[in-house]
Amino acid sequence: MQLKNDLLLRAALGQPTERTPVWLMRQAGRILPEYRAVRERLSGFKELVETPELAAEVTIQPVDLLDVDAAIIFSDILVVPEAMGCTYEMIEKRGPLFPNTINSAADVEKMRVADPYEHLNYVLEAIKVTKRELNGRVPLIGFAGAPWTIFAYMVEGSGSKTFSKARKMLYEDPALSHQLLRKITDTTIAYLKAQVAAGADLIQVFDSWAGILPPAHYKEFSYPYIAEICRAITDVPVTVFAKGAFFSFADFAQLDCQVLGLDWNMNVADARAAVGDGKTLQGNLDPCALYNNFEGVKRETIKMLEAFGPHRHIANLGHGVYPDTDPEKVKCFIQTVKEYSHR
Ligand SMILES: Cc1c2[nH]c(c1CCC(=O)O)Cc1[nH]c(c(CCC(=O)O)c1C)Cc1[nH]c(c(CCC(=O)O)c1C)Cc1[nH]c(c(C)c1CCC(=O)O)C2
Repeated sequence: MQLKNDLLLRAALGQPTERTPVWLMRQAGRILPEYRAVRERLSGFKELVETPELAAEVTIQPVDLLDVDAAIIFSDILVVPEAMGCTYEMIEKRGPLFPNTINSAADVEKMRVADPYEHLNYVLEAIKVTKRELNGRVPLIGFAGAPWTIFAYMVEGSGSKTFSKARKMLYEDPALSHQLLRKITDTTIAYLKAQVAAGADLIQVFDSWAGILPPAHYKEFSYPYIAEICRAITDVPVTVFAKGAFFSFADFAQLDCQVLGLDWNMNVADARAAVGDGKTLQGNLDPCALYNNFEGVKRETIKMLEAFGPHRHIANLGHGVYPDTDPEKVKCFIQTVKEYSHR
């Protein structure tokens, strides 16, 4: 199927574009009243994630309502630990909770390398339904968490400011940590390949908890597994978004990926200098900039566009959009990118 709008893919590959493409991390979700309406009819978050027709519906909502240049499949990074045998609950207003965490060699032993067609088929179905319904309007982004971020949730058991239990395991038992990271990586590679086979046009890897590791641990326990994932995905562009990993940007230049995501703490010129011209950069407006008045949203968005320049940039926020953001401000961000970057 020929894409009618392929700006995202051309920008990812460093090809010329008429303007800068734009989408938002977490665009499918609570910012939209239309999402909350679907969600309220259901028993919970997981029912939405696990029902392909509904997941497809909320995936397409931001394309219809916000006019973004890409859709991202509605799912969660935590479907991977679940497929491996570590189930999660999504607690209303609090976030994820794993009733059974990974603490010992026996726990790691029990985790399986999941077959995506057996254990994650609902995501693959959601991708197929979404592709059919999008009918080529915009590319569809598939995703997974980076192995370190998934490890952090499996060991910690929930969100945390410090993830000190997960980080403690890296010191106490590095070999066991690598065993678990190995299983997560093997599961993730098979899962992402299956997403591409189902129709995903680009893959994004979220290392949301990159920034809590000391650089030496990042080099040992996160980077090599991300590098392996990048090498394994060959048919579509790959974006690596490692939040807080400014200390690793020189290494990221060596990754076999096309796009690097920047969070809002990153200086754009420094990132560009560290990675060179061979990669596209994505980001990085502070999500809080969207709490501004319309004038302020425009001003901050233009500043961001100026910082990146017109080539090899995909406009986005520096992390997911906050749930209480006014959708009209999100539209203002998107329209400003489209109008200002047009050439
Ligand atoms: C760390 C992480 C998670 N999930 C994800 C990450 C990586 C990105 C990041 O760093 O933000 C990724 C994710 N989660 C969700 C998407 C859907 C697609 C999209 O981006 O629009 C994506 C790409 C849906 C979701 N995932 C979740 C929601 C909210 C649940 C609801 O609808 O009630 C949505 C729409 C729940 C979730 N899922 C997770 C947490 C910590 C929470 C609770 C906090 C929160 O709500 O943001 C784990």
